[in-house]
Amino acid sequence: MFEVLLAEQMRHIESAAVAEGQSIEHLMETAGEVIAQEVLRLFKSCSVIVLAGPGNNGGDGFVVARKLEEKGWPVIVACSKTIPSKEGAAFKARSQWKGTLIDYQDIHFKDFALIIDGLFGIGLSKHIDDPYKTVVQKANQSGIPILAIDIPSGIHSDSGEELGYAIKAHYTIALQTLKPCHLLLPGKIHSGTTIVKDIGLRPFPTPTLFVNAPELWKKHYHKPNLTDNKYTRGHGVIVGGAHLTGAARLSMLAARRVGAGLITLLCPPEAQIIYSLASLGHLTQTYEDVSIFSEKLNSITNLKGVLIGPGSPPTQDTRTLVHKILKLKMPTVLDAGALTAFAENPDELLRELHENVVLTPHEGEFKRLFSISGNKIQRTSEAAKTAQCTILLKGADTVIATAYGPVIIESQGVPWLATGGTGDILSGLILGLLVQGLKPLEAAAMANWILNQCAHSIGVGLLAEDIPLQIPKLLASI
Ligand SMILES: NC(=O)C1=CN([C@@H]2O[C@H](COP(=O)(O)OP(=O)(O)OC[C@H]3O[C@@H](n4cnc5c(N)ncnc54)[C@H](O)[C@@H]3O)[C@@H](O)[C@H]2O)[C@@H](O)CC1
Ligand SMILES: [K+]
Repeated sequence: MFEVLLAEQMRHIESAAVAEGQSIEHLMETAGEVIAQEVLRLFKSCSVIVLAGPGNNGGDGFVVARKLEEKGWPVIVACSKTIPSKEGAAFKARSQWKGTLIDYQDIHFKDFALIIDGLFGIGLSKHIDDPYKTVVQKANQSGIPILAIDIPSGIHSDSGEELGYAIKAHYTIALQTLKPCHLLLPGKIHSGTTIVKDIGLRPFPTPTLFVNAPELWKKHYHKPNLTDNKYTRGHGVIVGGAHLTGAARLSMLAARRVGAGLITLLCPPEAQIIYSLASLGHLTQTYEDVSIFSEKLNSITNLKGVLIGPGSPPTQDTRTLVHKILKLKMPTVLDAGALTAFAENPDELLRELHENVVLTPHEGEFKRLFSISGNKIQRTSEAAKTAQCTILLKGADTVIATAYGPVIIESQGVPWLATGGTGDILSGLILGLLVQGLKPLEAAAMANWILNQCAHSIGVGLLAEDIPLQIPKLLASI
């Protein structure tokens, strides 16, 4: 249930089912049945218009229409007169529809209380034009609830991009698995509430895309036990700048709350007082000059990971510190200023990254380091391969990718996380989990999940400072 499948992978499992003796007609009948069941669950009996398109998504629409009519619902189907061609499952589904059939242009949307969108599914590959464009526009403007079959029509299944015009659904019933478009913007918004319904296909044998969920990483996270002490829980260093000290202080709180045994703030001497007073249970160390930074870092007992970037200025000194940290080859989080410091010459950073590093750029920071085009999954994956590390590309549709393959997409997306300091909390959480022994991918995914869950429970009005106190009850729930 955590796999997210590309259109090609969906076709693969469909073909495998056919090779095992199932027919497309049977799969379509199942799809129509599960969607009709969801309509019955979500809505009271009402007049329905089904928009049926030229392919199998349209075929599903005809089956849903038949199932709802059998339950006594008033249903009309709208489709193009010329299609589908006189073969295949979609044609069969259409010929089994004995109710009213009209052309798109003859729809009076005000006569209906529910629109079922079966125009296009995973087969849409190019921008939609008329008659589909106009019917999509009118459906969106009607204000009537829309339930999309599999994906909202007009959205590209693999990228979530809008191909000209796209249905804005209230509900989307995803068949068998989620597709990237249910998670990536703008498809995520167009999907409304997405519900996944099994249609009896076997899982894809080698999935590479996953939706973020505790099942992906919780076996790597160990709650403290009686034999633990602060050293076995891991010691992390956060490099704090002389100014903008709030950022590293937020990271420190998050790293400690998520369970790091010890956190030391390593900072220039003039800022030590600020960091010392930030809370009571962390340590501070100073480095007078970048030339003695490595010495100071090496003197820290049982050091298990380093975070640099929150509040760091994008300067030569920051670049020097990053180089010194990367030489240690230890678990490292690079965020904010530690990324922007390399904007002029990204290669200087990229060639030194290694498998224990997590980068946490937002789109702007990402573009300063990588000139990669494509959808968010492609860009994050390619960047992770180029940099040979883990990359968490932030946003309402955060994507986390590794150099070795798996990609995790966040499903939650909490709007009120878009406020100052939440990124510092995230990088602190990742550090806190890395020093406890989680691998970069798992640490990044778990941290992002915690951040979103906390934000969700805090609600509108969230401040970054509110998040750390939410962490204990969340850890207890894992
Ligand atoms: N994969 C599976 O295992 C199953 C898929 N089913 C349904 O089948 C759908 C996929 O069906 P299809 O592959 O037939 O694809 P679609 O129904 O998404 O659409 C493809 C059809 O639209 C046409 N088309 C594509 N882009 C167009 C454009 N811009 N303007 C006009 N016409 C365009 C194509 O020529 C083709 O006729 C799924 O989304 C799902 O709803 C279900 O029937 C059950 C099983
Ligand atoms: K659809």
